[in-house]
Amino acid sequence: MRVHVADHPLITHKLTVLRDKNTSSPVFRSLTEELMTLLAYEGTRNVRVEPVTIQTPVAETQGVRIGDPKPLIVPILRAGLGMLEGMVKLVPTAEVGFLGMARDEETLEPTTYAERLPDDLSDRQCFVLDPMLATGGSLAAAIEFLFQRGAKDVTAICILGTPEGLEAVEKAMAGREITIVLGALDERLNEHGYIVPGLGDAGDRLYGTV
Ligand SMILES: O=P(O)(O)OC[C@H]1O[C@H](OP(=O)(O)OP(=O)(O)O)[C@H](O)[C@@H]1O
Ligand SMILES: O=c1cc[nH]c(=O)[nH]1
Ligand SMILES: [Mg+2]
Repeated sequence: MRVHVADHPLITHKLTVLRDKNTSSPVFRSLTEELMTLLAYEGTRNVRVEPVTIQTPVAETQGVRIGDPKPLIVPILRAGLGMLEGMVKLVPTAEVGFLGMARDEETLEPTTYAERLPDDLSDRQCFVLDPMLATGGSLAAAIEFLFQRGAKDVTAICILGTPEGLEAVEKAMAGREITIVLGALDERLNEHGYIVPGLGDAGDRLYGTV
């Protein structure tokens, strides 16, 4: 499992405001989107491209373009939805699939309540978006879902992660290769399964406590 933790003052600056409990929901939403755009730069480092020849006003030259099959972006509802626009802005030709997952507050076990994904993911590059990698249960279940559909190339982009969560995901992957990009690796999980220092409940801060 490859793990990349972003190390950039602009990301740390935006994360600091995101973590602040006094940050309002509208600001939280726009910061989540901006952070996603910054993390997408690292997360798409290995996005598949194909060569293309174009004509500049001066000469013919070679470049690349994101071709087919299109990358598949998979936000994990709810909180991952807050990252979607930031990613789509950078990769506008990507397709978007959805996984709805909720963690039981007591057992911390995730359940999947919605799914809208292609049946065959064997030739797709998949980019899973979820701001929080806490116990790792939700991300591991989401990636397992993609593997069951044949995915072989999976990158997860998360805003915050924990050492415990990374370890759990690595164990669940059982040697299968994935990449995880994090905005920051936080200290630990608390006894309620929350990331410390973290930012609280990302879904609630984005969308309220429905
Ligand atoms: O690593 P884990 O311990 O599994 O926790 C992380 C999960 O918890 C949050 O979702 P939540 O279940 O709160 O759903 P929500 O996005 O609807 O708020 C978060 O967005 C992750 O999906
Ligand atoms: O700290 C946490 C842990 C799980 N989910 C969240 O939204 N926040
Ligand atoms: Mg939540």
